[in-house]
Amino acid sequence: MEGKLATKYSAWKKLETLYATKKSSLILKDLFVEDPERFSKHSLTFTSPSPSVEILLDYSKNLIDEEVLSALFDLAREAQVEAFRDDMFSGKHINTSEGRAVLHIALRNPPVSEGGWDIPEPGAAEVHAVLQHMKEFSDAVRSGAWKGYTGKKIDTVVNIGIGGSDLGPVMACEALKHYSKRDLKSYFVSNIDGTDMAEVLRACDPETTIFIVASKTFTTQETITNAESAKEWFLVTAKDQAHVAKHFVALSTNTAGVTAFGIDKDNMFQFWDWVGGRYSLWSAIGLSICLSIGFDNFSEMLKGAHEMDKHFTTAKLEENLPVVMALIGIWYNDFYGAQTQALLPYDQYLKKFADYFQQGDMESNGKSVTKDGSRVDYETGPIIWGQSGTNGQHAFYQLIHQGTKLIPCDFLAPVETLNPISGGIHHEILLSNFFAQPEALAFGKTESQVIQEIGAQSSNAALVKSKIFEGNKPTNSIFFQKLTPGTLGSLIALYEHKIHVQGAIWGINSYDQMGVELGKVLAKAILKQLPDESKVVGHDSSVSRVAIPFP
Ligand SMILES: O=P(O)(O)OC[C@H]1O[C@H](O)[C@@H](O)[C@@H](O)[C@@H]1O
Repeated sequence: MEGKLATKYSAWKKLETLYATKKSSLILKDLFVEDPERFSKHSLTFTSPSPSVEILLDYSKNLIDEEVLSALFDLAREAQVEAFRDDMFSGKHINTSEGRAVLHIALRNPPVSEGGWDIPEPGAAEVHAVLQHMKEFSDAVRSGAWKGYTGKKIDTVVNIGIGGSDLGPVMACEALKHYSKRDLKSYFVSNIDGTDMAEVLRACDPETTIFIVASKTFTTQETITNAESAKEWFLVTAKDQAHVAKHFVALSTNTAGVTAFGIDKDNMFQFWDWVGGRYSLWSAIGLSICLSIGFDNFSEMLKGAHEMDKHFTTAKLEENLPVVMALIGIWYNDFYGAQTQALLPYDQYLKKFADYFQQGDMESNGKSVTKDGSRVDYETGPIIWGQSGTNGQHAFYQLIHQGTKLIPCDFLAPVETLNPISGGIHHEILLSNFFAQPEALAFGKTESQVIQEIGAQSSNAALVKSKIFEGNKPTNSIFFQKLTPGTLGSLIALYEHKIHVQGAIWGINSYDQMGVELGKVLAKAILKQLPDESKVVGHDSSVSRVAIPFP
């Protein structure tokens, strides 16, 4: 129910009781012995024939039994997760604080004539026209038909954007590098730190570089400043303002802002206010992805996401991958008190996946009031972090295995590698680690196993203790056939919908981001004062003093 405190649901109370009474008996080692069918009961498969996608979600290594699961599904029903999902898909303005629809799903929706949903929101009908514009532009640049101001073909693309106008393209271009046009280099500049832009410009030739200025609002200080600097750098060589048209394009909802910047309306790719920044890689914001992998591959990514949308809207709760992942996440977040959630892809191409969902999840569900303004009396969004395997194993896994914190982990891996070098041995080793880690986390190593292993040294009691792995650490394993554009689309949509379901149960607005505003306003006020130290006034004593560090 919209805005209701989750603690008011009777299923929530039941879950509190289950946690209190069952915690000590939810031991993975025992649960697997007691039920030889545990894997088949607690795994789900998502398949799509076109594009071809197969994703297996193995959630058997979680601290759950049938009773806990059933209470979690009751919670989803009581919170009317299905109705809230349908509200999103039908264009209801579920982003209540901003009075907006939430329709990133419309960006990957095929035309109604091809079985797509009929979405009445203004702009939804233009989605395919913008996609066509993206196709024409990316085809022209990739084929060399689009020439720079001196007649040379383009060999470098620089995306200038931040947050949702950067992280999605960065992640997807990295994830789909295998499908990229290798002689078209992609760079991303996001940070206001001039180093970011300066280092990228060192690698660029003004005659052969295109700058994509990506900003939903076209008011973001970092992006506009970076774009102005790029234009200044370009004009040092190009001289004539008229040449800007061949080298700068904009992705935005703000036509007036774009034209004021000096970018022609014809070089603008439109999207709409019902596309949240962190859900915008499906929109014109994906232009850099499109340029890198080509429009057909970009379309496959959209189709893969649409297939997951269909699954989310049609599969019953118990068989619905995003719903299951969301509920299990709530079990740890709100009952076990887990603060974080690690995303651990055993696929180098997915090395930015956790960074991407740091914004996706934390900006969406990092809220502490419900939609009707009540302060929540439970935990909301988890802290998302992680990096690609096996690198993480040599960095932070120690803490996951033997530290004091409970860290639920999602392991992701492809069955097939795109790079079967050295006879496939790398992939075998990678996968052996992908399987070994959840096993080690779940079942650990007992004291008697340690004693047996270290023999004579076992008289050293402290050494024995230090080598014990308590186990019972929960994981999901997500195994997909191969990292294709379609599979990436499905995986991203899977996590998007997980976030949606959790936000619905917590009663919060997952689609605004008021928490990013205050710092921006204060920075602008300080910026005005900074050039003159005597004007740095009206702040706390540390800001006033530190703002002039070297008098
Ligand atoms: O695309 P824009 O408008 O430049 O916004 C960039 C980012 O700004 C803020 O940090 C937030 O609003 C993010 O959600 C957004 O992605």
